[in-house]
Amino acid sequence: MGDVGRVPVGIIGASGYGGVQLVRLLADHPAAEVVYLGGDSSAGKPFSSLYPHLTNCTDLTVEPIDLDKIAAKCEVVFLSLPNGLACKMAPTLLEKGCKVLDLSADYRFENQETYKAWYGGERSDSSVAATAVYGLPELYRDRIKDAQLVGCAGCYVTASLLALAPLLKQGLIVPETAIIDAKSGTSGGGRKAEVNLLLAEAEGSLGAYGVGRHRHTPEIEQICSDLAGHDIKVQFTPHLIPMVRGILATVYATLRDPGLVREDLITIFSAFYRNCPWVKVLPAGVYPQTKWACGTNLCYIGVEVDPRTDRVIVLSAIDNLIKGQAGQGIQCMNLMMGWEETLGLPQLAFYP
Ligand SMILES: NC(=O)C1=CN([C@@H]2O[C@H](COP(=O)(O)OP(=O)(O)OC[C@H]3O[C@@H](n4cnc5c(N)ncnc54)[C@H](OP(=O)(O)O)[C@@H]3O)[C@@H](O)[C@H]2O)C=CC1
Ligand SMILES: CC(=O)N[C@@H](CCC(=O)OP(=O)(O)O)C(=O)O
Repeated sequence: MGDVGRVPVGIIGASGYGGVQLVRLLADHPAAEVVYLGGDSSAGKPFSSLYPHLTNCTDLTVEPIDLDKIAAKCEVVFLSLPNGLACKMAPTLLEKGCKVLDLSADYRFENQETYKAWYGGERSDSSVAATAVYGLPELYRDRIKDAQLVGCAGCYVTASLLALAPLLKQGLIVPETAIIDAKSGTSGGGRKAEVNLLLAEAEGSLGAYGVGRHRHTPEIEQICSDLAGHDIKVQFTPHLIPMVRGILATVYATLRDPGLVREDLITIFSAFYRNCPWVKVLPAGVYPQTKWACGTNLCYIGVEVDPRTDRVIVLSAIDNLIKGQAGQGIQCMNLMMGWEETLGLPQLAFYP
């Protein structure tokens, strides 16, 4: 068990980018204590041998996955694994009473057929999946509070949805006109070796991928449809940008009321996010930069209107590894545990 009063937490997939961010952030969390680290190829290694600069955060060794043991030790378990693994582990952990936060796509979809169509693989956990709550606190805070299983929102999806939500919820745009042009740093691809993520391949270059078919598209559409109240399709194009961390999503859509000016929309966005400590709506004429969010759980949003085209342009910047992944998970955990949503999460950027 953890310290008296501190909730014992486990992280499966501790060696990866999501896992290491969780270890680092939870070291400063006043109400949670990491008591278990799990993995596959890193099992048997002290975490400090994988990340020597985090020696002061934990003296734990990464262990092979033993779900009974994890459930006996931990009240909360984070799964930070490649897609298709959480769905094999979560049912046992939930049955044994753990609260589970999955950072992969396994528990993000309401319709399992959609998951299968985009991610493949056979699933035998449909009754468990039906209990999962979508982990984007700004939109589903009350449901997350009561959840035992949360499928945390994806990184591109978080940036895109926070830009679109006020517009869709209040019927301000023609939903089908929404176009999302998003750029991500290379850490979005995880820590595994991949040729396109090598410095020699990514540096000095900018390109799109997954054009017209990226698997974040159905996730964005699921939540946009929920907000709009009917099924809609959006256009989403991701790009790999030669930097390590950060996502900038630039979202375009046609306004229903061409009379709206940017000051109106900034007022509407500010009101929509007034109780959301991790969203900062910027003043008129200020547009976000990824480095402002880097190392923080913040999403910065800038809003503009082009009166020539009657389009609204919303820019949204996050750190993909924090608000897009580990920080979002901790924000959700805070809600599930009845703690302040801001507990243990960083607000100050690494840069400049
Ligand atoms: N990177 C990002 O920006 C974001 C990622 N995500 C999602 O979060 C999840 C984790 O991503 P990320 O941290 O980038 O991934 P990484 O590739 O960096 O890490 C993957 C982790 O999974 C572990 N793992 C792999 N196979 C197994 C297994 N069979 N049993 C136990 N552990 C296993 C690895 O452990 P070991 O080293 O021991 O083999 C490693 O710790 C993914 O689903 C990703 O889509 C979500 C939002 C943003
Ligand atoms: C640069 C890069 O490769 N990015 C990844 C981000 C995906 C990711 O990690 O997915 P989730 O947020 O859905 O978990 C990609 O495009 O697949």
